[in-house]
Amino acid sequence: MSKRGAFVVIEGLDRSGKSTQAATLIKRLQESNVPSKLIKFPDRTTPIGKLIDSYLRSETELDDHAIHLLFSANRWEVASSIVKDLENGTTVICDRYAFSGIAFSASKVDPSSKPVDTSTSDGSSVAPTHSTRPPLLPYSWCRAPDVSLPAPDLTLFLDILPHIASQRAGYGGERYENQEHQERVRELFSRIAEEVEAEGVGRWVVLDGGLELKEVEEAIWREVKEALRGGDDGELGSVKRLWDKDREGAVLSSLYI
Ligand SMILES: Nc1ncnc2c1ncn2[C@@H]1O[C@H](COP(=O)(O)OP(=O)(O)O)[C@@H](O)[C@H]1O
Ligand SMILES: Cc1cn([C@H]2C[C@H](O)[C@@H](COP(=O)(O)OP(=O)(O)O)O2)c(=O)[nH]c1=O
Repeated sequence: MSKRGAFVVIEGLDRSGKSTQAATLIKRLQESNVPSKLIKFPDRTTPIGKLIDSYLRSETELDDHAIHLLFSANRWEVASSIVKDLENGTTVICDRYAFSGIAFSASKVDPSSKPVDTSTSDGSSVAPTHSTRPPLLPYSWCRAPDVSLPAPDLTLFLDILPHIASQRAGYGGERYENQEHQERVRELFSRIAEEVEAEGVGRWVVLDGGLELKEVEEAIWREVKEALRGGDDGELGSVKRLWDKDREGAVLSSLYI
C-alpha cells in the first residue's frame, strides 16, 4: 500500500482567509509533486448543497435543526471518498469541516429568548448580547451527526478578530456574517479545539489569520510539511474517526445492543 495521504482541514471565521490559503496550499503541494486534492464544505454543487446555498443566501427558510443536519449530510456524501483518497496516498485539503458545523449551529440563539442572568455584583445589569442568550441547539446535539466522520490529521485554525474580518472584501452578504454571531462562533471554536486536543485525534494549530498573506502561507506550509512527515513517529497510521470516544462509550454502555 502506498503511504497514506494527510487529511488537513482549514477552519476559521468567515473571511479569515481560508479559501485564499487553501488555493495557495494546493498549488504549493502540486508544485512539490505531492498528490493532493482540494475539497470544500459546504459543497454547494450537490442537491443537498443547493439547499444549503439557498438557505445561506436567505432565499429560503429552514428549521435550524434541519439545516444543521443538511450541513452534516453534505459531508457524509463524500466521507467514503475522502477515506479512499487518503488510503490511495492523496493528501486532502479541506476548506471548512465538521468543526464549522458545530460552531455555527451551536452559536445560534433565539433573539426573542430571555437572556441568562446579566446582573452584576453592584446590582445593575448589562445589556443582553448574543452570548447572554441561551443556545437554540445544544452543543452535544450539534456534534452528534458528525460522530465517525474521517478525522483530520491536522486542523489549521486561522484566527481573526471578527471586526477585522468584517472589513475584508465580500463580508456581510450571507446569513451568519454579522459580528455578534461571529464572536460567539469564535468562542465555540476554542471549546472545540480543547476537545480535539483532549481526544488526541489529530492536531489543532491556531495561526494568526490577521498577518500578511505571505506570513500565513509560510506558517501553513511549515505545519503541513510536518503533517506529511507523519508527526513525531513518522507514521500517519490508519484514518481515525471524529469523536470516536462517543462511539466507544456507546459500546461500553451497551447502547448498540
Ligand atoms: N492575510 C490576509 N490579509 C489581508 N487580506 C486577506 C488575507 N487573507 C485573505 N484576505 C482577503 O480577505 C478576503 C476574504 O478571504 P477568503 O480567503 O475568501 O476568506 P474565507 O474563505 O475565510 O471566507 C479576500 O478578499 C482575500 O483576498
Ligand atoms: C461547513 C459549514 C459551514 N457553515 C457556515 C459557515 C459560513 O458562514 C457559511 C458558508 O461557508 P463558506 O462557503 O465557507 O463561506 P466563507 O467563504 O464566507 O467562509 O456556512 C455552517 O453553518 N455549517 C457548516 O457545517
